[in-house]
Amino acid sequence: MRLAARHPNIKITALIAKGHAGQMLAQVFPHLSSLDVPSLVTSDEVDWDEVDVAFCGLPHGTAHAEIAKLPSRVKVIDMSADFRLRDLGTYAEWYGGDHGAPELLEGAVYGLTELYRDQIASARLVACPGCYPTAVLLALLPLVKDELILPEDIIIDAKSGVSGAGRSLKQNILFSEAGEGLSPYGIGSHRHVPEIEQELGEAAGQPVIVNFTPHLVPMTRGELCTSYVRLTGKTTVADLRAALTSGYADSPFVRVVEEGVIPATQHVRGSNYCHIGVFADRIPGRGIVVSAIDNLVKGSAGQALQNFNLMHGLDETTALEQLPLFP
Ligand SMILES: NC(=O)C1=CN([C@@H]2O[C@H](COP(=O)(O)OP(=O)(O)OC[C@H]3O[C@@H](n4cnc5c(N)ncnc54)[C@H](OP(=O)(O)O)[C@@H]3O)[C@@H](O)[C@H]2O)C=CC1
Ligand SMILES: CC(=O)N[C@@H](CCC(=O)OP(=O)(O)O)C(=O)O
Repeated sequence: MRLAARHPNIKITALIAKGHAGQMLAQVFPHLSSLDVPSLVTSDEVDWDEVDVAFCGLPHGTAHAEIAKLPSRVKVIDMSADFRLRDLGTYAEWYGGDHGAPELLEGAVYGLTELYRDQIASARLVACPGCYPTAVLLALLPLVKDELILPEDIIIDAKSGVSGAGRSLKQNILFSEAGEGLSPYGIGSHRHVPEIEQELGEAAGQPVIVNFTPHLVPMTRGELCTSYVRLTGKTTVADLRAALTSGYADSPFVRVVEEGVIPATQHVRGSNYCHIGVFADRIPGRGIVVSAIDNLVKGSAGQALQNFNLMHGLDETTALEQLPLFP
């Protein structure tokens, strides 16, 4: 809402909720009280004739059934995981249960903007990537595609702020439990692994297996992924940097930081930017790629808006021009 409110081509015609239905937006999110928008309603109360595009931010496993009910002329930008995995068996394995709208899966486009611009532009349903896959894939895809790193030897150490877990009550994100510690979770089994492997595998033209461990960090926003890679043949770290720089030459939100600069979540906070840094390891033949995003912007809502822009022939930076909030 914060981003969409400043978009010249977006008019909010309906706001759908579940537990908060019946309330005004300003009651649920007081920081948005200056916006003149309709009150929250349930999906049954919406006049869909008034809607051209639905941004869907439902929990995984509930989005597919809700999206299946929408009129087919309504374009959908989904931020859940329900349409990200192209293989139904993989979806069932990682998310449990059958998919509620397999008929829509085939036409869904994976919404990593920088990778699928053309397909997103003409899609009806865009499945925005998870926050970790966004940061990891932006850092590694050009390297895998150009065969600069070995696809079977990738170790990803990832860290996220607590807002990545959403706003509902969960014990592990209570202030007193998350506040002064750092802990891994989903070790060896996080549900973003198949998403990362799906897209890296496409780029490599062969199955890819990654080691991925996320950590919960006591900060509100931000995500940092440190990827340890093995270089192929005579590849150097300078080659990695060159591939990333040229690969993102036309991507306004992906910045390969200057040599010597260390990417940090506070350098992208509140913005749609992804910062990527490339470093040599003292172990010969290995490199380290660090990527930073704001999980709530490039990691979800910002990327959703970037995709909206592409789907409507607009400059992809529209309403996303704000610089990071630092410090
Ligand atoms: N947080 C993050 O960094 C990222 C989140 N995502 C994804 O975005 C989606 C939303 O995440 P987030 O905002 O963090 O999650 P929250 O848990 O904070 O919010 C989920 C929202 O969904 C609403 N909701 C739940 N069920 C229904 C329903 N049946 N009909 C209508 N509304 C419903 C709830 O409304 P109410 O409050 O009224 O009950 C709630 O506002 C998820 O799929 C998440 O995985 C993606 C990338 C990053
Ligand atoms: C800290 C935290 O809990 N993060 C979430 C990732 C949130 C996200 O961006 O991805 P999805 O859209 O797939 O939910 C998690 O690890 O499940």
